[in-house]
Amino acid sequence: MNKHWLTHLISLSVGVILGVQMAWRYCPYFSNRSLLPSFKQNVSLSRKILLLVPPSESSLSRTIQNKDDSSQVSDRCNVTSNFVFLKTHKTGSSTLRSLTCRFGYFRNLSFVLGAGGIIGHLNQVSIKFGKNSSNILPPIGVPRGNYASYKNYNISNIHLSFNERTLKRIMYPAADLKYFTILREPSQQWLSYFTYFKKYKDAGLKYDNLSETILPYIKQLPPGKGYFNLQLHDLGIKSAVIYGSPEALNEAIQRLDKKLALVLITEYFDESLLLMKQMFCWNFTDILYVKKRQQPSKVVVDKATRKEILRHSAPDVALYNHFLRVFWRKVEEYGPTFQEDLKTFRKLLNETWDKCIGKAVAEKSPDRYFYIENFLAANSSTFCWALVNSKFAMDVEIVRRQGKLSDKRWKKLE
Ligand SMILES: Nc1ncnc2c1ncn2[C@@H]1O[C@H](COP(=O)(O)OS(=O)(=O)O)[C@@H](OP(=O)(O)O)[C@H]1O
Repeated sequence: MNKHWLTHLISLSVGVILGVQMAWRYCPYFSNRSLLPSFKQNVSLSRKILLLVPPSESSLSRTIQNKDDSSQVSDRCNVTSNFVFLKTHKTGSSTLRSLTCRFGYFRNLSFVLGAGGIIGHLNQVSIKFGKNSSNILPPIGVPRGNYASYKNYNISNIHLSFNERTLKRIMYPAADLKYFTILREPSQQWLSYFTYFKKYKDAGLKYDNLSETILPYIKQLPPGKGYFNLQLHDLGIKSAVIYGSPEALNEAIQRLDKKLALVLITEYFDESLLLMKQMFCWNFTDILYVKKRQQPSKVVVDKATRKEILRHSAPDVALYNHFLRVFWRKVEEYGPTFQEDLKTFRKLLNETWDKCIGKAVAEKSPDRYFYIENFLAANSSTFCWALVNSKFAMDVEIVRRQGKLSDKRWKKLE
């Protein structure tokens, strides 16, 4: 080949590469993710763009160059679009759930959702479905009652009893289907549960002086009573194992370790999301969040009370400590840009807050409990609408597109 031809060939290849990169960055057909931050359509328009067919794995799990985030340089990876988020109680799980809902909502993915109850939450119920019955909603595009087609769900992110066999049967059989969860320091998790769900009332205690009355109350509780170790319960570990031998508990934790691709830690929420972003090949926009279910005031306890809560929570402490070690190992493995990425992410979070949030007030939720509800700023984008997800607005849409057209209880939320 002479020199002239070689020069021609090189300029042609450079042209093709540049062309593909331009198409990737600017053409929505190639990448809907680059559109998200500038979404300016209103909600009714977003309803119209919903496809009625679950997307195939190949159209979702493609190799991309993560170039839409300026801080991210040519990271070649496969986007994770099929996952099971094992929702734990009072760990920041609603915040995490909301961002996974947003991810699936904009990509027309199908969610495992309860057919009864409010916005598809299954209250720690096992999924049941046979030839002629089911307690979950169909995936997108499948008529209700066509039980044989209740499969190929992309996302599960509700409270459910972790039964891997059932989940395997209904989830899209993606090779990279990921399981993940979130854990919180057990004394904080317990306090949040005890106060938010008003469990102190069952104990005959009053909210006003809980700081002093919790200690004598829990001191006299026998093991297994008092809503301790719920994080293990939420991950499907039976009481016999939780309160059995340390060896059996340790084995259960090791099994979870093998199953779970990632365990986020509430105390390091932003750091955890960076790990998730990297592992799932998501971008910064995908992990933006607004805090959910934050109680307007917190009950503060002294050292002795905290110690007693932790004594009752010994199995959850073992679980938490194990995954906290795993978390720090993963932070080390992330690479040298971790701190810089964290700074970038927090800056984006602040900017997004300013753009999307109009006001925040503490109010009673439709399900009777009390937490801070954020409301959408005027004239904000569809992206903001999904991010703020005020009064479950996006959840309602997700449930609606999976065939639940009317239900008195959640209609009240609209
Ligand atoms: N991003 C982030 N970082 C740290 N903490 C957070 C975050 N998001 C939510 N929260 C706190 O998590 C508590 C709510 O947990 P859940 O959403 O899991 O509650 S629920 O089980 O769905 O009702 C609740 O804790 P308490 O306020 O102590 O009750 C929230 O304040």
